[in-house]
Amino acid sequence: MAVFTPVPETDAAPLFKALGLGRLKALQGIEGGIENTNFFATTEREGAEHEWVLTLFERLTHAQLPFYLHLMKHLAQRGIPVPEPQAKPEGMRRRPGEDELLHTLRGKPAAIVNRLRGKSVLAPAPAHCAAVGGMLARMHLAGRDYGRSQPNLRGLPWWNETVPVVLPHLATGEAALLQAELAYQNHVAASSAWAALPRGPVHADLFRDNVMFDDEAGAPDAPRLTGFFDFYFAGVDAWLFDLAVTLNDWATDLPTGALDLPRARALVAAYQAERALTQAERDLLPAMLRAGALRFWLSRLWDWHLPRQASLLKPHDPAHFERVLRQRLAQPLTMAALES
Ligand SMILES: Nc1ncnc2c1ncn2[C@@H]1O[C@H](COP(=O)(O)OP(=O)(O)OP(=O)(O)O)[C@@H](O)[C@H]1O
Ligand SMILES: N[C@@H](CCO)C(=O)O
Repeated sequence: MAVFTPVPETDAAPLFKALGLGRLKALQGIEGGIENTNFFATTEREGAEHEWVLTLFERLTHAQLPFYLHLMKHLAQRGIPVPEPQAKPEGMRRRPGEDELLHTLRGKPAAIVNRLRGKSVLAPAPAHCAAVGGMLARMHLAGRDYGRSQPNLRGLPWWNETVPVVLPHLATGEAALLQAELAYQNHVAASSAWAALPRGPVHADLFRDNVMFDDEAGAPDAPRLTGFFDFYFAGVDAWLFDLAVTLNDWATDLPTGALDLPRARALVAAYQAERALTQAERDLLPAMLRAGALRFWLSRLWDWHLPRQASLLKPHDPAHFERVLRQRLAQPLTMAALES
């Protein structure tokens, strides 16, 4: 379990009460996450039980967090199924720099959101990929009128900064690939096609474990997606980058890193049913699939070689995304292949 900051119930209960969420009955650390400290919480209000997720942010600051929290609220208000951050009531005292959706617990920035129903689907079928692709496009469109802006903090500037930090830990072949790919992505980012990509708030981490399905409620060929969550890598970036990150997880064969064409086709077709890709996006799909692989290879290398303290932390395997990158280089996925 990655509980970086333990929180006794006696510390959390006053916050739930102050937000009008009821009396705290249970608080349980959540296994699995590697970025933040998360707890499932149960409260009782007016005779009914309510389920929440309490997050303490370990790396993000009070200044960075309002972008994510207000984005979730904005999307929730437009019918996209995402957890909705709970606000302080009018008049509740705020610490300096605190936003109405952002709280402080054990000295850390904290948020409380509703717990989504359902489970993550870790072996998705094309029908799950279609549900994710369609909702991703709807989410991009719903974000167009979001008023706040913050760059993707794990974008190109972070890659340029972090590659030199991990290089001393790598074997020669890995180091050469990482440097070559970084050079290629800097070249792509200087192109007119890249400048023409439509942009907006993106999730940027929409992996299988950040989506919920209520499979029992849906028909086998129409699974019911109950939510996207973990928006704490979101930022304003190219919509195509988000689609590429999503494809690299949902439509990838995990043992080999190769793309699974039926799942990729289902995901992109459902995305395009909501929003057709522009010519620049169609042209840059192979490059953005490489960018998405580089992004997560690099963050995993960083977590692996420069780990932080946690009660019990299992860093993700960086070699998976090295394989994904090598596959995207060896077999670029073109729109022609997806639409044939
Ligand atoms: N709103 C929510 N509703 C239901 N379950 C949630 C919610 N938020 C988090 N969880 C559960 O908590 C687990 C860990 O959360 P999350 O993935 O956000 O961790 P993290 O450390 O912030 O991120 P990461 O996935 O980047 O490691 C999830 O896998 C999920 O089971
Ligand atoms: N989705 C990321 C973890 C951070 O959210 C990964 O698989 O490396």
